[in-house]
Amino acid sequence: MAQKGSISVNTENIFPIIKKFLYSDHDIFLRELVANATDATQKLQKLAGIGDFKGELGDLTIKISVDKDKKTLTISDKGLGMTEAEVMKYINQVAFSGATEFVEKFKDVDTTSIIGKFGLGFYSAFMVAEKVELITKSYQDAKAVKWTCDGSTEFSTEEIEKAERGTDVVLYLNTDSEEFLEDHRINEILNRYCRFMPIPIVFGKDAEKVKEGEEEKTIEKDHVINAVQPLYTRDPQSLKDEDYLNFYRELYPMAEDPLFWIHLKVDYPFNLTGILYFPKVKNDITLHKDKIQLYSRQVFITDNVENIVPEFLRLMHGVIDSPDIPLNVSRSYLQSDANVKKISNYITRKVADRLEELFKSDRVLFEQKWESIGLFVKYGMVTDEKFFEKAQKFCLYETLEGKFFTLDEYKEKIKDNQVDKNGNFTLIYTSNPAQQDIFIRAAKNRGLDVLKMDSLIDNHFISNVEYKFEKVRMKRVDADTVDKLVETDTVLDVALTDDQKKQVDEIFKKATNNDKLDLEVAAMSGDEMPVTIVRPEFMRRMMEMQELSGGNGGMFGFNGFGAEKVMVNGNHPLIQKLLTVSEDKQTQLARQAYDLALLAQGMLKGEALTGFIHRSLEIAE
Ligand SMILES: Nc1ncnc2c1ncn2[C@@H]1O[C@H](COP(=O)(O)OP(=O)(O)OP(=O)(O)O)[C@@H](O)[C@H]1O
Repeated sequence: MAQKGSISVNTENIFPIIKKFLYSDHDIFLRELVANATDATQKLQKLAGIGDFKGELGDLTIKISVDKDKKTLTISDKGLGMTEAEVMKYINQVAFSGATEFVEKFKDVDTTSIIGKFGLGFYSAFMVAEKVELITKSYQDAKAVKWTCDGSTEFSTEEIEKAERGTDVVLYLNTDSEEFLEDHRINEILNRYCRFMPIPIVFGKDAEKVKEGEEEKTIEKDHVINAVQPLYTRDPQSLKDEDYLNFYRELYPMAEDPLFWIHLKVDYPFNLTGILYFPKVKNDITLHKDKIQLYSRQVFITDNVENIVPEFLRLMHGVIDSPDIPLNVSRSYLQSDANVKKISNYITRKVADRLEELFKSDRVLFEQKWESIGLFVKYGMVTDEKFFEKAQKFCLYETLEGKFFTLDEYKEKIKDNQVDKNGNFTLIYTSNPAQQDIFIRAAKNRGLDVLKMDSLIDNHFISNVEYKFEKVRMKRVDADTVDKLVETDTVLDVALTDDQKKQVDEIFKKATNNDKLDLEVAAMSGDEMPVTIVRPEFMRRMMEMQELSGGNGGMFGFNGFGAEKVMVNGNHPLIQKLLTVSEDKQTQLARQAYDLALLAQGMLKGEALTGFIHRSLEIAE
């Protein structure tokens, strides 16, 4: 029975609103329509499964086609179709109420903040079409029906002939949307949103060479867009390493192979599947960030998983699929959603368990990969309390010799030499082995062990270690003179009287032309440098924190190099000699000794460096 009517609307002109509404993301109309086609096909499969549909299922492929002359784009499925009554109900009422609700709910919201911009459904077709026809034939014994709507609130239906069961949605594209007649655009959208949908989708043709006897012929085959059973939906028991690697290469064609992966599968209390990969992480963390793709029932939603996956795991790559993540809410809401919290905790736990398992089962391999793994682990320990608890068991500390220890193992190693007078384990580290070489050698000569802490995250990690573990102190190798790196009660004597110390202080201030020089004439061993520039740990960290937060150290009055202190070795022969030579010679020697200390810290630059070179030549003559 042919019908005309108007869709009952509260808001008169919903279509213009819809059209304008998702302006930035028109592409999703195709995802919505293909998802509807997929649903309709799966519903039919289910009906067949329980015996309610007894006919032939036949080829269930969803076909997308373009007619450039008529300017139409058609999505055809062989799903369960609709009777006329169902069209009235599902298209005019259900779909419409969905669209109205959507617009109502989000009219004041910035749409970019809505994950996946889900929920507009069938009516998203009107974002790109001036007229939509839906031609459908139900699997039940009923006439086929054509529903037409031109983007106003008026629609019409009529009975028509349709040979096959299923639904064709024909979009008459508006002039602004003719880009969707281009094959590459359609391919691009299908590849992005539909590559893992569970029913085969074809668009366009592929040329394939086949042998027929002696002859080679080229035949055209339908181009299938999707893998209907993507790897993450399959049983992990049936998969080999090569399968996981191939899946990764498909997802990230340009990336190096990952280090290892975790296959996630959980049905209760929420549903989630996926594979997360640990990529090889080089120092530039941002390059690796936000590559995880989020799906809902194999439909791509977004690759921005902020607030769903814990911050530090956003370095991982891979796919997560969960129908239980609320998609049409704003991001700030996500944070407080109970399901999302559970999901996030679950992922954290799984990652920690997997790392622990690797650590226990193959420590050698774990150590080999520590450069990359370490970044995740430390990032995780710094930002996530729960992860910290688990990760301390397998977090490794690497010595300069390339040996790896857990904290407990390391404490055992240094317990004789590096426990200070207050019972604190002093962990000495270098953030730049080449630049701090002279300090490292001095430490080693004293039998001290030096850790390598030169990754991006180490600054934060170091503070975290001290904060979380009692009786553990971290000191950079240039934080003090070597005798004082581990604080003891032993006091060395200085060979100078107080007066002489004062004199030395004045000589240096004069030689460096700097009244404010922070200088201490200290008791050090005779075999240490005459002058050493140290950077006290606390002040240096404060300054680094300020730098990180964009300040220039102003409030502490630091210069470009940071908080430093000049330690003059009162027991060094050169310093003692200073007091016995002429004033000119004093200035020359003091300046030279000071510049050597600057040089050892990589701080001698520009004019000062040139001056030093000239002076060295003079002394040599
Ligand atoms: N290709 C199709 N074949 C059969 N029924 C369909 C088809 N497309 C839409 N429908 C019917 O129309 C209804 C409304 O579709 P619409 O896309 O607006 O919402 P939805 O699919 O229910 O939800 P969502 O907002 O998640 O897309 C569907 O629930 C379905 O019953």
